[in-house]
Amino acid sequence: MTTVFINGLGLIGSSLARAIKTVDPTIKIIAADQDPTTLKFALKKQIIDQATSKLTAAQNADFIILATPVTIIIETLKRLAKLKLKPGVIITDVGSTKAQVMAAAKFLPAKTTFIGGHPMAGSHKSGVTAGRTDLFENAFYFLIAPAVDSFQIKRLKELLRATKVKWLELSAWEHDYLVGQISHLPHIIAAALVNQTQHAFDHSALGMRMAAGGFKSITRIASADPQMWTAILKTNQAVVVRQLTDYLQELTTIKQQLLAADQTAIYNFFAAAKTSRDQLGPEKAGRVPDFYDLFVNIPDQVGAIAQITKILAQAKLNLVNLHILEIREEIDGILQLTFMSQTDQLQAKEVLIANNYQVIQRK
Ligand SMILES: NC(=O)c1ccc[n+]([C@@H]2O[C@H](COP(=O)([O-])OP(=O)(O)OC[C@H]3O[C@@H](n4cnc5c(N)ncnc54)[C@H](O)[C@@H]3O)[C@@H](O)[C@H]2O)c1
Ligand SMILES: O=C(O)C(=O)C[C@]1(C(=O)O)C=C[C@@H](O)C=C1
Repeated sequence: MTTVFINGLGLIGSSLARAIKTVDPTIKIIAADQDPTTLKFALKKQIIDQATSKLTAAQNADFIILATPVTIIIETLKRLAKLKLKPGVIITDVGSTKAQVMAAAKFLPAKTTFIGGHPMAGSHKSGVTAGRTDLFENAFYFLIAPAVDSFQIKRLKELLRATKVKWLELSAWEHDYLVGQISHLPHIIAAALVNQTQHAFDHSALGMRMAAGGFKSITRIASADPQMWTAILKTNQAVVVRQLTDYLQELTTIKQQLLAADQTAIYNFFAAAKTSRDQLGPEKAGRVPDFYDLFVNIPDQVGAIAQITKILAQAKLNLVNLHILEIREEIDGILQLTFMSQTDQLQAKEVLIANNYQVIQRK
């Protein structure tokens, strides 16, 4: 029997677990996570077969998948290096940066194989409840496997077959440069724009809430998990600093053109971007999975959130994510509820309105 050990069962770890069970339900999945409710949820939903708090449970595994924030992946590799692992075991990770991960993997015991991995798909939602089998469909899945036997690479691809990804091998440095520009820098830009907009509207009653499609499309990823992004930037610092410098130069240039009212230069700025962006084509690969949100006004009272989750549980509606937005003293807050399907979203809306809540649906 094949045994898979997963450390970190959030969005990515649990999506891989779901995909592995689709390929072969008899594969035994043991998972560790610092959050006990994550493990409880995964056991209940049969995403995994066994939960553990001990890394030593990895010792009997045929595959070890590391799916925590990238700084924790690096620490875990150092701890795995001190364990007696099963000969022939394949260890892989899903971290968003690769050079420091590959360096830490050099100390793993002999007779183990490390293949660095990074599915180039995901979401701004996090946690086990947001995981899904089809999260990676048609997306690129980067592998860093210098001098790894092709048979071992084939074994890993076979295990993750149900993800339906497009595999691409490259070096750790190529990888970090590539994703620095197309993923890490955009996350900084989105967060900076949201922060600057928030400051700009500090004294305005309207402001950001009035934003339409433009602001929302460029800033969706500013909702991503800050812990994950702090870890990513820590491990790709030098690359991203260079790319950020180039980006700032681009902004300085357009600012000067604006100041000079140089219509031709401004036109060329937008025209060049349009030509490049149009070549990206429809967002089939690496698309953003659909999630369905509701926004509920909640009073500033103890137990107000528990009341809502109780109503949803009684209606047997599963929440993917729950976020508290704008709770300020003596002012009603807004609760963002996220559902996996439109059916759940509409049922939740109905049941909450029936319970006298004000509900806004944005999709
Ligand atoms: N979210 C994305 O879009 C995306 C896409 C590709 C790769 N990644 C990478 O995948 C990894 C996981 O990201 P995610 O989106 O699944 O995040 P997540 O927050 O959904 O999941 C991380 C999980 O790790 C657990 N965890 C944190 N510290 C731990 C520790 N010390 N020991 C055990 N468990 C611990 C958390 O409880 C959580 O369940 C990160 O390295 C990230 O860079 C993320
Ligand atoms: O779609 C999103 O929300 C993502 O941010 C996914 C995204 C990205 O495209 O930047 C984020 C980090 C990962 O390492 C890979 C993919």
